[in-house]
Amino acid sequence: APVDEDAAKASLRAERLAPRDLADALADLKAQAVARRHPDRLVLGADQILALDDGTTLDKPTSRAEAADQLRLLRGRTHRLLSAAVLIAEGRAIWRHVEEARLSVRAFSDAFLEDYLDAEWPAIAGCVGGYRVEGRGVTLFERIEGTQAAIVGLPLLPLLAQLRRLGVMPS
Ligand SMILES: Nc1nc2c(ncn2[C@H]2C[C@H](O)[C@@H](COP(=O)(O)OP(=O)(O)OP(=O)(O)O)O2)c(=O)[nH]1
Repeated sequence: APVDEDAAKASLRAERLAPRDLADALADLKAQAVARRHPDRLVLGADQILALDDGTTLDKPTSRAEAADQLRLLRGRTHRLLSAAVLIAEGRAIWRHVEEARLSVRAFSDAFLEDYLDAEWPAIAGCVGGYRVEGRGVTLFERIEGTQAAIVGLPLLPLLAQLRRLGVMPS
């Protein structure tokens, strides 16, 4: 989507939006930008926000060092992943949904973290929080509540139900 997401995030964060509202607003922003170019199409926008228990949010790590910092910040704590999706038809948002996953990170050792990053960087560069739960990332956690789809970035089951209601997918 042709949007400056960093600038949008900065201004939305300045409004002190709750993480789930931030994810929804960014998903909407991206979907609207694409829908303006394709007014006759059904457009799906998505975004995910990682929020810590104190409200701090993270972005995707841009270096191994940043991934290490993020994982040390998450260590021994529970954080939330808010995955938002917005559907737009004829310029109007016709459906939106935010799904939450809660992930409790183990108090892993520094040696574990270095071995993990030796194996997983840079593959985790596209993952906020520095993990791929579908791969070795699962070894970071002691408890996970929520669907794998919501962790990987989409409220997939509610979206599929909506696409069936719209007749876009077979029931
Ligand atoms: N494959 C995988 N991806 C993950 C996992 N945890 C988070 N992610 C990905 C899903 C999202 O694409 C991304 C969330 O960070 P961002 O909000 O910056 O990326 P997003 O794709 O939402 O939008 P953007 O790339 O900024 O347009 O991290 C995971 O465990 N596995």
